[in-house]
Amino acid sequence: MYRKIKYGDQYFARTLFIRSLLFISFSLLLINTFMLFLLLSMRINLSIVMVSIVMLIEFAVVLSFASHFLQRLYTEYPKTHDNWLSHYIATVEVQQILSKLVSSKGAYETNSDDKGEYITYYPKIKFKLLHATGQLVVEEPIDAEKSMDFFASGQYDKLIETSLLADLQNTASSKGKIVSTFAFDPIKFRLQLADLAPKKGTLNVMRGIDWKYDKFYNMLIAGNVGTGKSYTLFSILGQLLVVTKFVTVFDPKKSDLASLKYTKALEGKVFSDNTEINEQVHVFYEEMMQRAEKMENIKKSGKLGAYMDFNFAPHFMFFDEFGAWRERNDALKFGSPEYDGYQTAMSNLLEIAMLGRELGFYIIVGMQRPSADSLPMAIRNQLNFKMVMGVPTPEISKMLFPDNQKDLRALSQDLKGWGFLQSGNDQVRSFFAPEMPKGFNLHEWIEMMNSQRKDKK
Ligand SMILES: Nc1ncnc2c1ncn2[C@@H]1O[C@H](COP(=O)(O)OP(=O)(O)OP(=O)(O)O)[C@@H](O)[C@H]1O
Repeated sequence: MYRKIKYGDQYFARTLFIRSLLFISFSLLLINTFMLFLLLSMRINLSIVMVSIVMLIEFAVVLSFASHFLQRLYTEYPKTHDNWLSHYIATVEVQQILSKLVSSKGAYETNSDDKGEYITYYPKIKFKLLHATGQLVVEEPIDAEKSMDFFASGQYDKLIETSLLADLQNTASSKGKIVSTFAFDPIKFRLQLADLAPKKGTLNVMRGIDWKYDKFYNMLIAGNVGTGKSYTLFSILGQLLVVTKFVTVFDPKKSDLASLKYTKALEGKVFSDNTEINEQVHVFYEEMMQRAEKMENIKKSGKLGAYMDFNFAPHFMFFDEFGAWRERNDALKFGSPEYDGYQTAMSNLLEIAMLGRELGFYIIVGMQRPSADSLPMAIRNQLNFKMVMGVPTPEISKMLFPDNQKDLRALSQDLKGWGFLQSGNDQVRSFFAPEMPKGFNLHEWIEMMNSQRKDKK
């Protein structure tokens, strides 16, 4: 059910708070008066001064406890509970903020006469909170009034995103109104490992957010130690194995990914040694060039299409700790065979990043800090699905999301595995990576996902 927003709603939470305190005071007064009459009727001798002092102390104690309790209830309860009361308080809060945003930006009309100022027009906004899905739906008027631009230009939606820490998911226009849907509670969109259902062309990140690798080719995932980068990478890797057997993993730091060479699914496809990585980048590149040739031959007959139209499978290069690999290679002796191998690998990588899309050869780069000296701009510009785990520093935010206007704030203090992402030029959105259950075993999971692939050869 939609609720309407009024001018007075901007004080709604405060009014409720004051009313609750008034109700408590009034109840106290009634109880005390009743008690007083009871005692008097029992003919107990009481001094008026004593009774007044006791009543005053009682009032002060109960009111200070009550205001503290109510304060906590309004600020903390909806965050940690999921029941009708928390939903009610959250609705009150949203109602207040939606109204405040209109008032503070002056998106209403007033007039004045000798009695003072009065409102002549207040926009007819309606909203509903869908607690089950964690969404907020707001109906905004496009009614030819002066404030219409405020809604039509998306300014109101932007303010909602900032003030409610919500993500705009979609906007639909119909006659006289815009209906915007926001995700206001990203944890509700979190997937469990068992929910992941990758398909050709689509890997899942969160409910409503997929990595469509054929469209937003090449991925970058950045994040500091301990923010959940590795776990997020695992969730992507497992899904890749459901759609293709052509996955090559590089882990120059020999962390958890390196141990995957002991799995059947990735036997002979995981590399940590510097020279091996450089050689394998070249192998990947050569395979891409062979496909380019095959596709050119097919296209000679006038056929059109991309790699999947000719039944080719996608190939993925999964490159974690890219920065560490570059640092190690940059320290090599200039002109040595190893250094030449590195130079070849770098130029191959650039070509893969640029040409791979049509041919179905993709790169997934994981690194802590994607600065220009760790990741050349020419490659970074070809990474179309960008994720950062945790709150990025302003510097990293500028590198990854140069056009972003949104305030990127922490999604949780206790939970790990959340961050921000951008698909192509879409809006930057907050997300929770798929949740790994307690006792998660990487090898077992990778084998299980691999066994789900149709062609297991
Ligand atoms: N998606 C998730 N599901 C469940 N727990 C998670 C998730 N992501 C992170 N965690 C928790 O946070 C911890 C750190 O995550 P992770 O190892 O992925 O961080 P990292 O950024 O890769 O750091 P490091 O470089 O030290 O590995 C994990 O051990 C795990 O307990």
